[in-house]
Amino acid sequence: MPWFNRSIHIFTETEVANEPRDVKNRAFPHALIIGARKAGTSALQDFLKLHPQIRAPSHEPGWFFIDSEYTKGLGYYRTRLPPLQENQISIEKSAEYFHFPYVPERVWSFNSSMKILLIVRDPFVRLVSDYMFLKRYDKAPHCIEKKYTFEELAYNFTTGRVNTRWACLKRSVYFVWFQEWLKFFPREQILVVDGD
Ligand SMILES: Nc1ncnc2c1ncn2[C@@H]1O[C@H](COP(=O)(O)OS(=O)(=O)O)[C@@H](OP(=O)(O)O)[C@H]1O
Repeated sequence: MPWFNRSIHIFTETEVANEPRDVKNRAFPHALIIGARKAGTSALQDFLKLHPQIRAPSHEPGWFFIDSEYTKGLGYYRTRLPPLQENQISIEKSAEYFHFPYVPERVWSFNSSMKILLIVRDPFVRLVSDYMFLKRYDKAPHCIEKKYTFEELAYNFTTGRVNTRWACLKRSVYFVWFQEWLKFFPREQILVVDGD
């Protein structure tokens, strides 16, 4: 994948174990909700947080395993996580993780025992949700979804076929991204939740 920076240092489990805990006892996550984007990841996290032994940040802690946050380091990540009591575990949800092919290796290197949760939804319904979100998302004023209709983006009028190059649509082709996670995590370590 040429579009990401391979020279970024990948944190190992030893480094993670040696990262000093702060006084508020913030612990790194034991489980990650990795996506799929617009498939119900927030609802899944909210349901899990109802359990008294599960803590999660109130907001996505900046997508730690994505380049821009990852380079800020482990200490930074810890400050974004909630404090834990003895009998609690923490989960983190970042709906984008699933769609970044370099993230599985970083997560595995960080904690090879990490429990992975993936929620999926009817791929077409997810795609429409993704499109509608980007259409009205203020922070991406130049995204193509603002400019074109759904049909113009989803359909290749030259070939008469579905436009498989549209990033939004690609995010609904779950098996492509899932294969990347299976390169690092055994299938039994990934819980796939039906979001429909
Ligand atoms: N149980 C439950 N409660 C609330 N919302 C639910 C639930 N199940 C699915 N959804 C739908 O999930 C869509 C948002 O998905 P995400 O939370 O993954 O979005 S995000 O990627 O984190 O932005 C969003 O979809 P759209 O309304 O179609 O946009 C939610 O309606």
